[in-house]
Amino acid sequence: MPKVISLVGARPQFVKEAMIYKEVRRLSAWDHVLVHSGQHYDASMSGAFFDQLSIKNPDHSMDIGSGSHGAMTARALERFEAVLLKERPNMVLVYGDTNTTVAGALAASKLKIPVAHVEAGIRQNPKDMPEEINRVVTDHLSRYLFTCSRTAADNLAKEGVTQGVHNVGDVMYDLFLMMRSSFDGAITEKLGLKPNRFVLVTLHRDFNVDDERKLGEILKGLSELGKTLDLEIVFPAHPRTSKRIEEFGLSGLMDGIKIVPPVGYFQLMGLAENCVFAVTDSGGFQKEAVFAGKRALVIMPDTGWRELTDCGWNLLAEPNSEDIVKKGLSISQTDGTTPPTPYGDGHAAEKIVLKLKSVFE
Ligand SMILES: CC(=O)N[C@H]1[C@@H](OP(=O)(O)OP(=O)(O)OC[C@H]2O[C@@H](n3ccc(=O)[nH]c3=O)[C@H](O)[C@@H]2O)O[C@H](CO)[C@@H](O)[C@@H]1O
Repeated sequence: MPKVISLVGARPQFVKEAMIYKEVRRLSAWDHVLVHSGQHYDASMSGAFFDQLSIKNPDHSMDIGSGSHGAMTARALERFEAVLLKERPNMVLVYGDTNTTVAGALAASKLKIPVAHVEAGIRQNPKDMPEEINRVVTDHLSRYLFTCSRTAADNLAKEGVTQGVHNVGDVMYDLFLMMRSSFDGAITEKLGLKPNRFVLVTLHRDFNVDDERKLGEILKGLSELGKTLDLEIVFPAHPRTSKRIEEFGLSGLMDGIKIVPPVGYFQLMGLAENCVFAVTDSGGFQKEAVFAGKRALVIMPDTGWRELTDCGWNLLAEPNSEDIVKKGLSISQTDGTTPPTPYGDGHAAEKIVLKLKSVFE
């Protein structure tokens, strides 16, 4: 049986792995060796996802932990190379755009092991953001590129990448449809919130949260927005963001903002289904909010998911309080349009696994 190594390390990758692994098992496709880089290590950022989504225990844990980009990527590169030399897989699967992704693609391609990239072709400004660098490098090292939408496939074509590109849809959409009946709506009341009376916020991008002035402006904008709309603001905060709020002494700006620890997949989706709208700088969650039928105010200069902003469903906002209040007011209006659904038919993971399985036949 062929052997495929699947490399994960950060929250959004656990979600994608869960769906791929379900299909690998269902289709008895290959010997699936799971490697966890350890980029995310807190129980709420890692273990909770493995438990909830029935992901197999990692066969190798590389414990790279946190650090500078160079240090993290270098640790992952060196340790993953050792795993590859030991396991000698027929292929390596990487997901998304994290430091784990790029290290995996680099280690494998240097050993001439074919790389398959799930969520290929996403492009956004600024071009020097860490995730964009990781995406471009990973795509150009990959032999199989699985895109979520036509836009992503077109982005690759503009860079001359057309071989091995398969536009299959989004595995996160598959997972959402499959798990929807299990979402934990009860968390809403457990957090003291009323359905349809709150805004759901997530923030973790370095360019938003590592800058004291910008983070302060965002919090000020959210607090004002909540008061203006008479809605609560609930904010499951990434550890990086909580650390910065404390370090910069910004807790005084949190009036009306309920900060809670990071929540698991079923809880975040339960909250998404019950919120009025979302505010986020997460690549994954700006889509998941839309899957749940909600609009998202995206605090970024640009987005890789332009299908959702080009049609006016999601809006981009600048990291300043006026723009957040202005765009937040606009997004709170329901205008009777239905959410866009550009991410496939719920069978992306099946298509990926069948395609790769056929390579080994
Ligand atoms: C460059 C990169 O890979 N970025 C990805 C990473 O960003 P993310 O912001 O999580 O990036 P890191 O993995 O570098 O973590 C940032 C900081 O968060 C703290 N920390 C992180 C993990 C943890 O379990 N505990 C903890 O305390 C550490 O202080 C760390 O330095 O994951 C996000 C999902 O969450 C993805 O959207 C980002 O694309």
